Amino acid sequence: MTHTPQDPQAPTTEHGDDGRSAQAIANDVVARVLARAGTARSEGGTVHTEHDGDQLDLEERSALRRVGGLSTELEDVTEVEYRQLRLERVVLVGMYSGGEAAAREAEVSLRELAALAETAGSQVLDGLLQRRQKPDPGTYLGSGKAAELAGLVRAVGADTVVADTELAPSQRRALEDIVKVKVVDRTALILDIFAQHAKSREGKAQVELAQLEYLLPRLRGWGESMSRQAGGQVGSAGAGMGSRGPGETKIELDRRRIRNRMAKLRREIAAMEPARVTKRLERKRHAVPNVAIAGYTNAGKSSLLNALTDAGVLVENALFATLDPTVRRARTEDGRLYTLADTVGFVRHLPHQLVEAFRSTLEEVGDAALLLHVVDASHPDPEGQIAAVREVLAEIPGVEDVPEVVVLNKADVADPTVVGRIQRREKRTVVVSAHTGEGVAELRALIASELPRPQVEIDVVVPYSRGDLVNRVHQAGEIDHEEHLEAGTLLRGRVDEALAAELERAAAS
Ligand SMILES: Nc1nc2c(ncn2[C@@H]2O[C@H](COP(=O)(O)OP(=O)(O)OP(=O)(O)O)[C@@H](O)[C@H]2O)c(=O)[nH]1
Ligand SMILES: [Mg+2]
Repeated sequence: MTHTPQDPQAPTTEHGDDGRSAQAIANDVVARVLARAGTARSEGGTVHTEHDGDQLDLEERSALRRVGGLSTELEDVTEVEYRQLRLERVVLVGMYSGGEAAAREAEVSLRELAALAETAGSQVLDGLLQRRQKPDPGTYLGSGKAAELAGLVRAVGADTVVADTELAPSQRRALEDIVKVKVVDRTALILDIFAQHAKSREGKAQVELAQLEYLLPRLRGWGESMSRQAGGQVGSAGAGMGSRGPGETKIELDRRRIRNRMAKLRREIAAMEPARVTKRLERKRHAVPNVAIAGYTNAGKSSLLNALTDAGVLVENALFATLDPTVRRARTEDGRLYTLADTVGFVRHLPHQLVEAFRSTLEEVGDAALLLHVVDASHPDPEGQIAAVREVLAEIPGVEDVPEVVVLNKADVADPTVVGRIQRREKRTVVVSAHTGEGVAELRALIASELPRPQVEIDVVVPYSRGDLVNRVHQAGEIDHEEHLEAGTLLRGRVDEALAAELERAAAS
């Protein structure tokens, strides 16, 4: 690793032999990052296919986009301030240590942060990367770079700095003191997007719980200006009240209220779970296998679900377009029923509070008969995205037993050599384009071959009073022969064990 003498912390990219100063190179890096700032989302907005349907959700979403944070049960200033991040004009800042590869990775990450910021509704003005062995424990950036950042913020008229990391509460405050505008981190930004996008009651409760969990240890910081004011008043009264001024008491009060609210949310979420579990058990009882679609955000999961089922699920060139899992029924070519479940997108450094909050939702992946891991093969770092997704999946019980197929999507715009590279690395892949339909038939066939086939041979006459059972054989079984006899419906074929037992019982009665 080469440190240039002019500025040991400049984000150089180690092509220093062309005689340019480290600063020039640093500026170049900033420029390059910005030139591609928006490209974590692909260029050119959102393109829809006929499978995407009317996209009513999308219409609704753009109509609603800039009205955020209206619902607040707590009338508390600290919380309101937190919920409405109101990021308008932002400067991004990131860090890396090491050489060219690390610099590239940090750039990709900063570009993704830009896309996240845009998704949250803000305008990205500039980006800064610092090369530094380790973040400064006090101020995240080194003091020199922090001062430079303050200058940049003033120069471009930004009102917020977003750091591409999770800042310690004290780091955030210290950096804020230097740059003189609001500083937020990647975690807060992702939480904010989730809060904007959650639609179902359960999703909203899960996100609020995650936000409060994030907020709790940071309360001091968020309420600081207020408690300082209050503290000042106490100081001028000079009552010698020690460190426990009204500001402190206020924070304790806020903390208690937040804890109470969190407990209430946990109870609500727990109360909502049985309905989902019942539905899942119902599907299980009816032996309808589930295919889970998972993958990095913006990989094209919803588009693929639409291509496979014409479901008309929201597709948007934005991160975290889908938060509420959608389950659709589909049939294999030979008529077997299965469900396809679209899940929330994953992202590098998905806040652990969110993984926790969405755990119950994610656990459905562990129950799936097949996992379609959708990858945007046109992304600059698909392998990094695959790794980030697997990191989260590894935390879900049962996932290791679910067969996984890597679906390389966006083949219409992907570099074939990249596609080939991933194909050689991964055990099972299918190359598709949800847009052109390429590979979709192959994917359908693969799903059909992967889904468990019913094993138990049946040869039964089902009484006409049990039309429901005949229906279930149609849904989940394979029928070789069906005939209407006087005593009932003759069925020969194969079903799963549970249904076979029920059929036997019905036939005997
Ligand atoms: N060129 C190309 N673009 C695609 C393809 N599939 C999806 N896209 C685009 O990629 C963007 C994201 O698609 P979505 O289906 O919303 O992605 P997602 O994985 O559901 O994203 P989240 O719900 O945000 O996690 C949209 O702009 C799609 O039009 C494809 O095969 N080719
Ligand atoms: Mg989606």
